[in-house]
Amino acid sequence: MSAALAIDGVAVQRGGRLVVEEASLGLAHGECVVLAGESGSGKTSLLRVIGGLDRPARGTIRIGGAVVDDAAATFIRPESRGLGMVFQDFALWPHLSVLENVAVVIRDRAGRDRKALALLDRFGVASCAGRLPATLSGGQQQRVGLARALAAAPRLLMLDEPFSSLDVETRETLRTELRALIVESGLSALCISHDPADIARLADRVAVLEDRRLTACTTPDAMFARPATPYAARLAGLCGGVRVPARGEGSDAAIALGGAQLAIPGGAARLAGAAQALLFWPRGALSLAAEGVPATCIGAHFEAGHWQALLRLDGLAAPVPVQCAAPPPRGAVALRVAADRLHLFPFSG
Ligand SMILES: Nc1ncnc2c1ncn2[C@@H]1O[C@H](COP(=O)(O)OP(=O)(O)OP(=O)(O)O)[C@@H](O)[C@H]1O
Repeated sequence: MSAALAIDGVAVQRGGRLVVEEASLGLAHGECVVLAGESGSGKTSLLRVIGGLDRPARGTIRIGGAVVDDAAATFIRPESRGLGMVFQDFALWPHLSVLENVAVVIRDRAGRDRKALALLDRFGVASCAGRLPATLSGGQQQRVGLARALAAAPRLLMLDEPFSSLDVETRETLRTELRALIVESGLSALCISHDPADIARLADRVAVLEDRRLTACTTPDAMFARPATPYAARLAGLCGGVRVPARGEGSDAAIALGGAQLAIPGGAARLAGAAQALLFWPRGALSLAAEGVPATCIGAHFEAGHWQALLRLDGLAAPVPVQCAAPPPRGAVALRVAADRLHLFPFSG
């Protein structure tokens, strides 16, 4: 069966320069892929080209097996691509009521309002049907945005950082509802984001835009367990990014952290001869202990069910946050480091 979306060798130009040099991706029916990248990496530019709002400089885009743009003669207009779009800033028509915003994209005139109302109900905003978008909260507006995106029964849902302008709680709720919708209805979706929570909670697979190239897709857990680059480690939400002196010792790597020497099993190959390493770790790989790497606790705060101590370590410019069960004492503490859980990348300046 043809893929819901296939992009092949796509390059995108903005303002006269290539912002995406090479992007190839296949998205299966019923799959949600998160396209992750830091701000300015070209995510929106690539999404616009898939949506038909801009043309690629080269490459081919297929939706449901049909070529919609080949950077040459073939160009299918955005409204004929069978896409539902959800935008970061909601992009609702301000002069239309909530009901009209959804109803207007339903092609079949018969029962249009009834269908629009059912969709609004699906997203919990049917009671807002007669109101103008400006009178709704951000979360309610995005619920209308989701209802509108589904109103034309799209072949592919495309979401451009859909939750980034919402508060944390609303973001959590909508993320869960969207994931349930995708799983239960078999929708295919492409979502761009730089939020690790979107990657973890929405994605079946994730592709990373780094250095103007789209990396091969991986699963969110593989990206977290084995990030390919420091950039991917940051996007996956791993802690750290600290630079430390390092050297190979046989097959292990020896790193200097806060005045202590640590051996990282099998780390020499990952160091590739570099004299410095960039370290990342999953939350929980560092903990306070009776003995370990000497550190100074400069304060603590409570965060989502646990305490977070801020530690200063010799030689590190940035404080290191460490999760703990109770508020830690200020001053000298010791840090236990699960060296085998550290991710190590060569740092060459
Ligand atoms: N209309 C434009 N004209 C010129 N350059 C542009 C235009 N739009 C975007 N760019 C540039 O293209 C690059 C990619 O921008 P894009 O908006 O695609 O990134 P992004 O990954 O979506 O960023 P964000 O997460 O901040 O939205 C940036 O360097 C940006 O400055």
